[in-house]
Amino acid sequence: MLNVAIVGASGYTGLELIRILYRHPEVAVTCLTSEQSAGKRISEIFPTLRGRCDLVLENLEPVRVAEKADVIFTALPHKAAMEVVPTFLKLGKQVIDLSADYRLSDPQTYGAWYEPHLNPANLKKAVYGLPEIRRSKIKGAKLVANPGCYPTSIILGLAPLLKQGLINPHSIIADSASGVTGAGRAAKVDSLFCEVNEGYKAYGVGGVHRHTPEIEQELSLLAGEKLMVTFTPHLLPMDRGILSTIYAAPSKETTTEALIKLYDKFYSGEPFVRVLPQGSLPSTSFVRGSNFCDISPLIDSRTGRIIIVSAIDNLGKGASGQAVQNMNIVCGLPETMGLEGLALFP
Ligand SMILES: NC(=O)C1=CN([C@@H]2O[C@H](COP(=O)(O)OP(=O)(O)OC[C@H]3O[C@@H](n4cnc5c(N)ncnc54)[C@H](OP(=O)(O)O)[C@@H]3O)[C@@H](O)[C@H]2O)C=CC1
Ligand SMILES: CC(=O)N[C@@H](CCC(=O)OP(=O)(O)O)C(=O)O
Repeated sequence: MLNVAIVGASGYTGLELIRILYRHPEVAVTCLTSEQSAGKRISEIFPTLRGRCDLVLENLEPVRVAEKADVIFTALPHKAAMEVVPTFLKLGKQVIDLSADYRLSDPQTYGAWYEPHLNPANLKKAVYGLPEIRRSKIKGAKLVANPGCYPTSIILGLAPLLKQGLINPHSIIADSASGVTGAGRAAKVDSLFCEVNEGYKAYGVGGVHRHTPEIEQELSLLAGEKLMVTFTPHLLPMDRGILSTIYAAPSKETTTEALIKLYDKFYSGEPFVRVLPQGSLPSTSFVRGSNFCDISPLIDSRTGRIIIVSAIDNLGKGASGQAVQNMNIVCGLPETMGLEGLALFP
């Protein structure tokens, strides 16, 4: 049995981790932390947990947290994560970090898009935790940098094409739309009901969203050359889910049938990627509450462009589901343990 701590348990990804881990047969959740609600029961913050998980939230004291856990999920805002992760690692704990702090391998790039990195030494230890492209490295990792939600949907959507050199890597455009839980649970005007309800808007337009360097880092590795993407995030008036529509120019003529065949082969054996049959398209509603990424590649027969549509739950494959998948890999457990059936029984 693994003793697991969730640091930042009173946030949305924290709640989703609790929801998943309480069904996990090899996990005991032993410690939950919160900044503002320490001393309260988690079930006071999230009444859905009443009678299922009534642990008292603790202050984030890294040494005390580490005493109670073998594996620690850090579900904190960026910067707050890298303030505590070094202590967890020093104490020999396995860390799955859901924040952006260890995703960019180059501290200068992190500094340019976020702020100066506080812990560049541990960047070398971190493995980017997208199992479908990095499984063997994740196996031995002490620190897993769980990918961002938008990057997960875009990288999985493009990996087969870039690996096979089937698109011009400099032609990629990705439009992604997210539910509002993607912005976290902390109160902000932009997340208020009246600000988001019945509206649909783009934000971070013009290459300024902080997921851009993360997407470019991983796609460049897949392509074997440095590339840039045009990435535009959008906010959807719904609570959870991400749909990405991605466009690229093919490097040679192809068909929708051939693309589906390629994706089927690339993702064969992958438990959480579903390549949809021709004529079907992904929807956030089909992956809601699950760890699935649904993908449809196709050809726009008029322009010849390739279009890939992918859907995930931002709190599932985009965060906590993927984090548990990574924990399973790191700890030598069956990769799907605790994650199967989530969509059917949310
Ligand atoms: N939401 C999503 O869809 C995704 C989120 N992520 C990333 O995962 C991380 C967590 O996200 P999310 O759950 O949405 O965020 P929330 O804002 O919902 O929750 C953040 C949690 O961290 C705690 N916290 C905040 N600041 C501090 C601090 N300085 N010290 C200690 N604890 C602190 C909060 O406590 P309190 O409640 O008391 O304020 C809360 O428990 C973030 O880095 C986010 O970017 C990654 C992929 C998707
Ligand atoms: C809808 C929304 O606001 N989404 C967030 C990204 C989601 C996320 O949590 O990103 P990180 O894991 O990299 O922090 C945003 O655009 O900043």
